[in-house]
Amino acid sequence: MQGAWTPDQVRDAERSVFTSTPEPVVMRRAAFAVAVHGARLLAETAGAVAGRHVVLLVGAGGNGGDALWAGVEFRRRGAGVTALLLSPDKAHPAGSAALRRAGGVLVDAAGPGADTAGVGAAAAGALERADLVVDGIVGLSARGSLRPLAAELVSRVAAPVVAVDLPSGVDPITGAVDGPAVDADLTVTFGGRKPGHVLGTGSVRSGAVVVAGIGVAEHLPEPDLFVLDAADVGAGWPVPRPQDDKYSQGVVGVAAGSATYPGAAVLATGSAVQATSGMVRYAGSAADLVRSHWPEVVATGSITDAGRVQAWAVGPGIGTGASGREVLRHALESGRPVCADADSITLLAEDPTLWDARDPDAAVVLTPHAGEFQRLAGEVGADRVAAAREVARRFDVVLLLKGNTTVVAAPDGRVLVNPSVHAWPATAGSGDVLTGLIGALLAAGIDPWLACGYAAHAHALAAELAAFGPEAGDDPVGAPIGASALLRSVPAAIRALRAS
Ligand SMILES: NC(=O)C1=CN([C@@H]2O[C@H](COP(=O)(O)OP(=O)(O)OC[C@H]3O[C@@H](n4cnc5c(N)ncnc54)[C@H](O)[C@@H]3O)[C@@H](O)[C@H]2O)[C@@H](O)CC1
Ligand SMILES: Nc1ncnc2c1ncn2[C@@H]1O[C@H](COP(=O)(O)OP(=O)(O)O)[C@@H](O)[C@H]1O
Ligand SMILES: [K+]
Repeated sequence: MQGAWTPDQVRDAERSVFTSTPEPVVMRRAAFAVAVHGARLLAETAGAVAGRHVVLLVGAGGNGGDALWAGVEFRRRGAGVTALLLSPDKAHPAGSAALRRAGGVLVDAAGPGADTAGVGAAAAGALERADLVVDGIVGLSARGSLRPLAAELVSRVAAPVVAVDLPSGVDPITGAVDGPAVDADLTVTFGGRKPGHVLGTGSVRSGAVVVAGIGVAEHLPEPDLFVLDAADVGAGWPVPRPQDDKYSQGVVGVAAGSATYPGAAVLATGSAVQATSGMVRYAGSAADLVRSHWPEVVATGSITDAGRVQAWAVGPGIGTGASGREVLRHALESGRPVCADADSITLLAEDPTLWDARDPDAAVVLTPHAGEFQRLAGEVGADRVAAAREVARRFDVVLLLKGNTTVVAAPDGRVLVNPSVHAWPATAGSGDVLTGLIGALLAAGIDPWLACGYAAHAHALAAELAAFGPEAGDDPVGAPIGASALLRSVPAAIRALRAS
């Protein structure tokens, strides 16, 4: 499990470092790492470093300072270096002087000979001839969308890019992109990942993220934002032990589907069947259809005679009327962990007295998409982590917020994010598959916060395998999948996770 730290946490750690190591030394370490990894990228893409042309985009702060010092390192390796200064009077003085001494060319990005977009002739020409661009416009202290000159330069970049710390234009805290932003092949960050690397579009804009040690990591606090590796998920996924039987591995109850939405029952039970190897019970009006698709499911018509379970997954397709309400109430009263999805969330939003049925000792997981979240607690807003964290605290639940990046907040404030690289899971019924996975993991006794993280990870991988697998051909963009195809890929996803 990897941590991610907010800019404030990083700045605090940097201040501690500076008590023993002078700031310029720390900056030189950061710049050296940028140059080492940037040179590797340049050698891969342009065949060599010496004789190639590196362009630095240099902002007014420490991020620009890193870029300038990285430019010095590129000069040492024989590359030509042109630094485009966005604010020439504020460019890092020591870095600027060092680059000049090393034979780099420093130009005012805005002139002379500015074109209609405000870009100087020398800057425009340098960008056209670039073999590699080092993005040092802005890092930890970025605020809002890029200013016009920065935005214009970024939109003209055609060469491979190494971003210093964060791709400029990506919000460091939310990962949101509002306007032009750097699309990095590689981001070299320092001490630890930032939320901007793992959330929203930021995870895609960062490219490959390299965390360089510059002495900061040792001073960072315990993180409260995490990303699971495939290996974490594989290692944590329940596997039957020799002494296990079908009951000891945990029985999950699925209450989903109705005469109007029978598919939700088939998808949610199917995914529970494939997630773990214990036993799946089903309760609801789609029992016959469930049996015909999944004969191993023990299905009954009513939740009141479903039998014993270790966790409930409740909600997809149960409707928001009186019968759905009673199903949810029964699950909440059971004293077992409950994954409440879809109609369950709407029911809780419409009638908060349903919370009274909850056994306070049993975990509740809510899995809203943005619309369901809004019913429950208002607009998600740009800061999805803060929104999920606040609602998890308020309702004392694990809250899984669906979307391209899945955010899982625990009531104690810990947050897991599952960055997604593609959007194929955005298909009707795919949420039902997720509900089944979470329910099965809860029944197996996995910590609810981790269960959500594991399930989101496996779900995204299953969608990827379905969209890019043999059935879909070799198309690099993938092919559309339905939730049934996603469901069929769940066992392969679990196998791949366990192998990693
Ligand atoms: N604090 C330190 O000593 C260290 C900092 N390091 C580097 O320094 C960076 C942080 O430096 P700073 O705190 O000076 O800040 P930044 O360099 O991230 O940004 C500050 C500058 O960017 C401008 N800016 C902010 N938002 C902008 C926008 N939307 N469009 C255009 N310009 C914008 C601001 O006006 C300000 O001049 C880190 O990201 C890292 O790259 C590293 O050298 C490691 C050590
Ligand atoms: N743009 C997207 N990129 C990646 N995953 C997405 C995207 N939009 C939705 N998802 C995922 O797809 C699933 C959709 O769930 P949900 O909205 O409940 O759909 P349904 O109710 O049709 O089953 C969730 O796991 C969600 O995180
Ligand atoms: K940057």
